[in-house]
Amino acid sequence: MNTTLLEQLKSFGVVPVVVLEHVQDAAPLAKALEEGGLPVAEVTFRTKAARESISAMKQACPDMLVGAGTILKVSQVDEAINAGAQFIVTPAFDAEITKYCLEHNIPILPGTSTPTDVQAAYKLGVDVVKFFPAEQAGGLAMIKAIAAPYNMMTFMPTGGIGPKNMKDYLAYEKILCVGGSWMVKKEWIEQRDFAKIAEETKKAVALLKEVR
Ligand SMILES: O=C(O)C(=O)C[C@H](O)[C@H](O)COP(=O)(O)O
Repeated sequence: MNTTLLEQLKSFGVVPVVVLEHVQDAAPLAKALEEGGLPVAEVTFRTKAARESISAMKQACPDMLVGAGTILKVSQVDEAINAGAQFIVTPAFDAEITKYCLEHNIPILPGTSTPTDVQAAYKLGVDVVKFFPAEQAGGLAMIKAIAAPYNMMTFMPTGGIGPKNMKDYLAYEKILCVGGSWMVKKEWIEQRDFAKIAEETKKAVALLKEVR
C-alpha cells in the first residue's frame, strides 16, 4: 500500500465503520467525525446510499480520508472509486477483488481471519489486511499468533472493538489501526444526534492518545 495512506491510517489509529441509510446524513456525519478529531471513515456498501454518501462526505469534508467497506464484487470497486473512495476494504479475502485493486493501483485492505487468508493475501503482494471479525475470530491473541510467521504483515482488526479493548490492540506494533462502529452507532445516526457522534469520537481520540 502507498506510504501516504499507510501513514494516514496509522496516525488516525481508529477507522470509524459507517452504515448510512440516508444520503442526507453523510455530510453532517463527516463533519461530526472531523470535529471529533477523526477525519476518516469506512463507508460500508451494505446500503443503497453508500455510493452517494461517499461523494457527499468528500464534498462536505474534502480533506477527510474516505474508504469503502463491505465490497463484495469487483463492480463495486469502480462504483466506490468513482464516488471518491480512497481505499477499498473487503470483509472476506477475495482474490479477484484484491487482484483487480492491485492491478489498478487502488489501495485495498482485504479481509482475513485465518493464516490461510493471510497467506493468500501475502501471495498477491498485500502487506496490510483487515482482520475480521476480530474479537470473534480470536482477537489479539490470534493476530499475534498469525503475525509470528507473517511478520511482514500489518493488521486492521475490526469487529467487536470498542473503548474496552482498543488500547490493547493499538499497543501491539503489528496493528496499523483498528476499525469500529462504536462512535457512529446506528441509533445516533437515526436520531441525527451528530453532537453525540462528535463527543464519542473525541472520547475515542482521547483513549488513542493514551497508547499512541
Ligand atoms: O461491513 C463490513 O464490511 C464489515 O467488515 C463489518 C464491520 O467492519 C463491522 O461490522 C464493524 O464491527 P463493529 O465495530 O463490531 O460493529
